[in-house]
Amino acid sequence: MSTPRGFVLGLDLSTQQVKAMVLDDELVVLTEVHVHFDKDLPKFSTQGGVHIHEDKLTVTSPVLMWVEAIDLALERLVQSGVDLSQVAVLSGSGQQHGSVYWRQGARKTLRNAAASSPLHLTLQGCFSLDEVPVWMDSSTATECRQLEQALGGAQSLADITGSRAYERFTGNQIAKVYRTWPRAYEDTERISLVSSFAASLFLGDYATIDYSDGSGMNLLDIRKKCWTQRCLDACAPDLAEKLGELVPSHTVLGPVSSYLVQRYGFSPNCQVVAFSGDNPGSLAGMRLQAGDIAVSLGTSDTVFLWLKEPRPALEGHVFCNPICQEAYMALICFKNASLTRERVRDRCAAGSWEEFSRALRATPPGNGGNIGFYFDTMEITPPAVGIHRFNTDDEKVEAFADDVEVRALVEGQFLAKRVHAEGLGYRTEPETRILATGGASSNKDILQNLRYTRLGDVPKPMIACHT
Ligand SMILES: Nc1ncnc2c1ncn2[C@@H]1O[C@H](COP(=O)(O)OP(=O)(O)O)[C@@H](O)[C@H]1O
Ligand SMILES: O=C(CO)[C@@H](O)[C@H](O)COP(=O)(O)O
Repeated sequence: MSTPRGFVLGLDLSTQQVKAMVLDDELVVLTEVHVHFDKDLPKFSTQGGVHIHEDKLTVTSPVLMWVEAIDLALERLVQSGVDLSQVAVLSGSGQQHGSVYWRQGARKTLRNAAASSPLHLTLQGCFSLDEVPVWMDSSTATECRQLEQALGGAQSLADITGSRAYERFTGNQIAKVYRTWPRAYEDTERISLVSSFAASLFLGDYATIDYSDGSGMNLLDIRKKCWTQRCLDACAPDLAEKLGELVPSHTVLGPVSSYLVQRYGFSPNCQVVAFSGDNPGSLAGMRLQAGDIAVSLGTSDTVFLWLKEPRPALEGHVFCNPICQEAYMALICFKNASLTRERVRDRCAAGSWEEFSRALRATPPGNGGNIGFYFDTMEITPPAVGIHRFNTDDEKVEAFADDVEVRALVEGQFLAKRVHAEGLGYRTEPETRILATGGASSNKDILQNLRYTRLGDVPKPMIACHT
């Protein structure tokens, strides 16, 4: 058996795409491929990787689309010429909070997947739900109130799990699945997060949920690092058994599946490390240190930082830290982010990021006193909806000139990050680094506004960009 040379494969199963990257043993990127759900797998008819249902609250993705996308990403890696037999270790991340429901008997099928057939065909009958809830879903208000009530109130729930009940958090989603489709729930032998689901496809067996992504479920005791029985009981029966064990985020789960070895030429010695949520993954990948603040500008916008002591509040989240078991991470999430920027780009900047950037450069910081709040859909932080524009005299107006609209959107989004972060006690010091990641962080003119509307009152925090 040959020993692989030490390449590393990293994957991200996020809202709009799968990204895969191979690095050599000195962490030089050898190749990178993307599979964009809407463009590369049009038969699933997603928009932005999701299906928004008629009630405008329910948001799902087809689970087999994710399986097919991962196979396609691996095929593209092989086509790029990279030698997958040299990959010594692989790991990855997934959009947080989404859940996958494996039907009774699915484990056996997964373990025995034949290399002659792509995984999405083998796993066709393996899911008790074809369409699964993702982080954009906000249809579980009833379940949230029930969970908070069962735990003695929103703050009591937050004190244990790091967050009050949030609609997108997995425990509330599972409670809705149980209430709406009790037979499908009964027929489920394992519930995965998107991250542990993706890891399972590489492991050829059910992968365990890690502490950090598990913190986004309203079920895990973030201090004791175990499931909270009272939360499980309030959501659905036999839940502990369907969720399985929990592990630290850097746990080596075992070697890759024989499917991967035979179909793509992986070494049977290649090890799978637990996958985590995309934000915990960014904290690890950006090598965030205590005192740094990270801003992720992906489909969602998030602000997060390394935390020594958990102090859960009624706004924002505290997750277990993916790197250090004694530490935590604080996070605030904004739903109206890249997709809202794209909408305004299409209406006010001829559908071009260059034109969007030009509009930012053509307008002064502060936007001449014009300000706007753009919540196309119900926001997470704060829970608000609608477009609200105010002119220099603080009067509500219906519209702005195109360039003013572009700046009002970006400044409004960044000011909201600052206001809510400061509300939670985040402060910047002169040496604070603000690190940006996610798709929109490639846009320097957008990042420039992160500087103007910086998260504190220091003259020049350092802003670095990791895309
Ligand atoms: N030059 C750019 N300027 C602003 N936004 C951009 C630019 N390029 C890509 N984006 C945004 O990045 C988003 C995707 O970010 P990404 O982090 O890959 O998302 P996700 O991981 O959630 O799928 C797109 O929706 C797009 O709006
Ligand atoms: O809900 C959250 C964090 O709590 C989101 O940040 C999701 O994790 C989606 O991530 P992206 O696809 O936008 O990166």
